[in-house]
Amino acid sequence: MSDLSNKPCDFVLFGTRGDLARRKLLPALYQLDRAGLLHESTRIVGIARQKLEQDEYQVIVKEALETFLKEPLVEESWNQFSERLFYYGTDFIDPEGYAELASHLNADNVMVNYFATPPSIYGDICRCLKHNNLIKDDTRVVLEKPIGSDFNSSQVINNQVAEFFNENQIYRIDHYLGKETVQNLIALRFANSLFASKWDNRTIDHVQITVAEEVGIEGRWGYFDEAGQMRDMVQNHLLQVLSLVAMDPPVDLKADSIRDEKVKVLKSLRPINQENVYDTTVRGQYTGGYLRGGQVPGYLEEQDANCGSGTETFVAIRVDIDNWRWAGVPFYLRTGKRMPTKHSEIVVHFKNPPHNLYRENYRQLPPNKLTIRLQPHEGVEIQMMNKIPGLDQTTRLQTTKLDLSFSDTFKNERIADAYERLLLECMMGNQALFVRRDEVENAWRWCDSIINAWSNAGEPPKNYPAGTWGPVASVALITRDGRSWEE
Ligand SMILES: NC(=O)C1=CN([C@@H]2O[C@H](COP(=O)(O)OP(=O)(O)OC[C@H]3O[C@@H](n4cnc5c(N)ncnc54)[C@H](OP(=O)(O)O)[C@@H]3O)[C@@H](O)[C@H]2O)C=CC1
Ligand SMILES: O=C1O[C@H](COP(=O)(O)O)[C@@H](O)[C@H](O)[C@H]1O
Repeated sequence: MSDLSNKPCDFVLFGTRGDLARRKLLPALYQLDRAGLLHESTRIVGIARQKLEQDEYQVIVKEALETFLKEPLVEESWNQFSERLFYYGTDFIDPEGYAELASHLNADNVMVNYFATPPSIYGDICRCLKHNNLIKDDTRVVLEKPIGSDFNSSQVINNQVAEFFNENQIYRIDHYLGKETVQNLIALRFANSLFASKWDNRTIDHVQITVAEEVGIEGRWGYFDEAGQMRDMVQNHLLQVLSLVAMDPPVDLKADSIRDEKVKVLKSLRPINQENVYDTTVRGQYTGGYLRGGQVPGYLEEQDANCGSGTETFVAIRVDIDNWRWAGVPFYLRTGKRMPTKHSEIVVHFKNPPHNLYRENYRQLPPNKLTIRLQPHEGVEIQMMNKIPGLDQTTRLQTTKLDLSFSDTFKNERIADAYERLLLECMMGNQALFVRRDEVENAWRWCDSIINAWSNAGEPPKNYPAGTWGPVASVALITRDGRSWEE
């Protein structure tokens, strides 16, 4: 562990009563404490609008843990965790409201401010912290996604925060970077010589990245209808995963070395605009359908829905990366809500061998495929051809799989939630799993061009019934290149 890791923190959780804090952040902090990963003097200071007594806050946190932990709350661990909890009530945008916050903090601790609030008030919170002399050189700020809704609005938010914090104090969350299998991508690529020399257009035919969600809008209509799947998932999670798959080897594992390489990929994405948007993208919206045997409503019938909405809940894109390594290798991205199952994976399709020795019996050999299963059933799988044992004169071949399932291979290891990893990293002061400002901006620039092309075209999204893999047009997107989606 680095020196920073040993420093105690005051983890100040703005929006502690909100959905994200209750569902993800407080359970993650509890798990870190249980695992002995929080410094003994680290404290958690929850902030929200209401005035609450400390014991009332403890009841609220306990209730959140009981509701959202995936396993029963352990009383002994709770007792230890609850000792770390403090509460402070104020309106976040009232500078005078922070007057007594300092008395809840330990001047020797590193202050980590987590903004689980609407991004529109990030700047105000920073200003209030400054007004109350609460920002020191080692103070950190953690920003939740989305950082804006386009390049310009992201600039506004980033500028507001940058007035008070340097880039090395800013931790922009993309929770996909905290997922065990996403981190394993780096290990898989750079700790195995097997892939190092095979990771380019000489050997790879194309790559598919699918993030299929079973959930719909889950009561978040107000937010989602403004965002759509492009801003909610592609601009951040899918482009982050794509960057890690496509980047060149970083010189080391330091935060900026990795982020420099990711930015180069984002800068190399071929622009999609009015001229090529129809050939390279499909946007869809779910209608009513069936999932797991039950009927589910369409997007326009969801709670709080505006029945005229043209927001997309599904996106498929053919992405071309215009650089030396990936020229001629398309990356097909696909993500949608209300798909048949929650299922995220990266599939790397290798080219066929240059010459088919088995052509008399096998007109075409199935290609080798490397599948990295992000969730669920995390693991890595390689599809290859093998001879079926036997004395036949004709060699019979069969597609077989080398299957490394994380839960079977690492039986005694618990797969931590992404937020546990990310909260730990920001308390340790390691920015490698956080998104740098230029990554956010380059991702927005590329997405803005697609969103503008869609908006200029003025076409509604194509329908797909809930419980299916998206609109028929998304199949056409890939089949016209002579390829097909993994299913
Ligand atoms: N929920 C999720 O799964 C995800 C959320 N995010 C992002 O995380 C952030 C928080 O989301 P979420 O938890 O869902 O939002 P919520 O609306 O559930 O929570 C936001 C919290 O901030 C508080 N708040 C807002 N303004 C003020 C203010 N002026 N003074 C004091 N308190 C204030 C709210 O208090 P009050 O209740 O009193 O209004 C509320 O408790 C957002 O940026 C969101 O986009 C990102 C990924 C996933
Ligand atoms: O950030 C978000 O991610 C979730 C999907 O996350 P996962 O870890 O369950 O794959 C998505 O449902 C949500 O709309 C989005 O805001």
